[in-house]
Amino acid sequence: QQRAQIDQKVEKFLEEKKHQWRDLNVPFEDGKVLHDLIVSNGYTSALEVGTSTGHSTIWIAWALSKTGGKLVTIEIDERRQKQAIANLKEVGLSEYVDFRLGDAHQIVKELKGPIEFVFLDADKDWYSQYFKDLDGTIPKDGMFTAHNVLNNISGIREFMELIQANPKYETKIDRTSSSGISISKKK
Ligand SMILES: C[S@@+](CC[C@H](N)C(=O)[O-])C[C@H]1O[C@@H](n2cnc3c(N)ncnc32)[C@H](O)[C@@H]1O
Repeated sequence: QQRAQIDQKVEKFLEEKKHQWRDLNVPFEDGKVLHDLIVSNGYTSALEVGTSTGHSTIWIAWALSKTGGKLVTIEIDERRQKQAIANLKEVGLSEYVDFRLGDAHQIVKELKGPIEFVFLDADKDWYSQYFKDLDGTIPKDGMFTAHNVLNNISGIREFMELIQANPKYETKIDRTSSSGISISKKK
């Protein structure tokens, strides 16, 4: 498929579905933030924790289709993962995604690096532990991002304190949506 054809198909899908996501999915504008971070930094290896039905997965996979990369995405709920697999197929981006079904608490510990871009969007009270488990897989100039950091949810505060105090990372918060995305770049 030609670049322009892929882009046209993805854009149409994302636009049509914009207000139809019902499974805790990220808002459209946050998906775009993730996409732009990957493209502008040229990342080729990515991990997503919390696929749900695949809205952010599509944005990340679309970015990786431009950089020539691949995404591993983890989901514990089989129904949601099935829908995500169908969505990625429909939009034509399946080849950029490795779907893993199961508990991310275990799966992340088994992953081999380097992972240049991480996006956390699953159980917030495990964010700190995901960071501890994944830190070693992230290379210099790699990025660790997390969703809902502006929300008052258990685990978020602890995670933000942990990563902001880490001298290996420079952290800022994207406030495009009210959820907020923490963006920590490894020095
Ligand atoms: C906020 S939703 C993800 C939304 C998705 N990123 C999107 O934009 O479409 C969080 C997902 O994480 C999953 N989840 C929660 N705990 C998990 C765990 N321990 N391992 C794997 N997935 C988990 C939930 O089943 C849920 O579908």
